[in-house]
Amino acid sequence: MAKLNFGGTVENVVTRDEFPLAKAQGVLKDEVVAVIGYGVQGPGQALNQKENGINVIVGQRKNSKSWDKAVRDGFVEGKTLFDIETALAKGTIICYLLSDAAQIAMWPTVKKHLTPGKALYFSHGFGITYLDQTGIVPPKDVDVFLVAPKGSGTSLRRMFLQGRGLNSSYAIFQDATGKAFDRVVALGIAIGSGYLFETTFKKEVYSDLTGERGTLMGAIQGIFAAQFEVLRKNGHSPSEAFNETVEELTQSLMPLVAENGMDWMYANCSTTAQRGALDWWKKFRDATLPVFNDLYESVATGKEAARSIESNSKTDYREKLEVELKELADSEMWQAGKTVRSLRPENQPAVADDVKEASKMETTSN
Ligand SMILES: NC(=O)C1=CN([C@@H]2O[C@H](COP(=O)(O)OP(=O)(O)OC[C@H]3O[C@@H](n4cnc5c(N)ncnc54)[C@H](O)[C@@H]3O)[C@@H](O)[C@H]2O)C=CC1
Ligand SMILES: CC(=O)[C@](C)(O)C(=O)O
Ligand SMILES: [Mg+2]
Ligand SMILES: [Mg+2]
Repeated sequence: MAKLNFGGTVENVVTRDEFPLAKAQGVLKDEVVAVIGYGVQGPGQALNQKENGINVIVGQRKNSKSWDKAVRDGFVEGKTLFDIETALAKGTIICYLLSDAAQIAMWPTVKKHLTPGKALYFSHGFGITYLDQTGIVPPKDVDVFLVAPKGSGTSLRRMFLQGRGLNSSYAIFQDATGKAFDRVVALGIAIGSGYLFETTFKKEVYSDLTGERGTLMGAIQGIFAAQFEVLRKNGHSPSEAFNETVEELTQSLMPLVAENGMDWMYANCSTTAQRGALDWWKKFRDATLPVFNDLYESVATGKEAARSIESNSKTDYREKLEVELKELADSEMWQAGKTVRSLRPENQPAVADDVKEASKMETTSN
């Protein structure tokens, strides 16, 4: 466990130096890790563990798209791929990676198979924290913990294949065996986390629900839409409005923020831009602070959890989500974005070498 200073506060983190993969493999060598659910997190976590030498099996509803995807990914029916209940019986660590709403319906089946000494693993603090709404109360004689990747399961897998890692938080809710810390950190390393920072189930879910409704997904779409609308209303073309709202951010400026922070990005822009941004960022902070306070209050009182459970427990929840996602995709802003993305050089059809050669000759002869 390393102690690092995060802006003046010292926190516990676990890096691959303190807990190398070999140690994680040793901790998990006698375990059967059953990944229940093969949606977004399931594939990333199961495949990364498999390639890290962990004895991992997948439990998924048969005759489903996710089942077919698990087969395509190399999991073999009857060997490493089972229906949910069979996987629950075989698993010594149950990774509960169904959707948060589905975890409620499946809980009575899962609970039956949580025999003494097993472990129940989540990637979100949702089910345990909002137990008054989910009914998820584990037996006292099992370990209960979480590893929450701070990003999409798709990115977890891509970054693993690139030899990189997505950061994750970890928390222990119940340590019945005395092995919960080693088990949870070993799993965090095995799924491909870059480093692990400590949290609690409640802190994880409150911050995660806030983040995904805020800067990570909800608020960012909101400010994109607002700026695009103002530019278009004042006569700017869709391509100019989209470039100035999204494309420049994702292609040029956000990578600079990721590289070395916001001040670094500012310092690599014009002094005209720096003056303006330093004048305006506090106005945007002040305008959005009340919204973020309302958001956090809605998360902390369980209203956001209730909304998610109510809508995502309906049989047609995916169709309903897809209708709203299509509205986003069909909006002028994201339609303009589709064309802008197609113009990126890497998306251009390969220009034939002889055409390139010809244009080069023209240039040199001019
Ligand atoms: N999506 C992500 O990248 C992240 C997800 N998480 C957490 O990981 C867990 C899994 O999330 P996702 O992979 O996004 O879940 P998901 O929404 O993709 O669903 C996972 C699986 O549950 C199955 N499922 C849905 N309803 C079902 C039902 N009624 N009965 C049986 N199976 C059902 C789906 O077929 C799918 O295979 C959740 O707790 C989530 O909060 C954490 C970090 C990021
Ligand atoms: C990808 C992630 O971290 C989210 C946004 O919290 C989620 O998918 O729930
Ligand atoms: Mg998240
Ligand atoms: Mg989330």
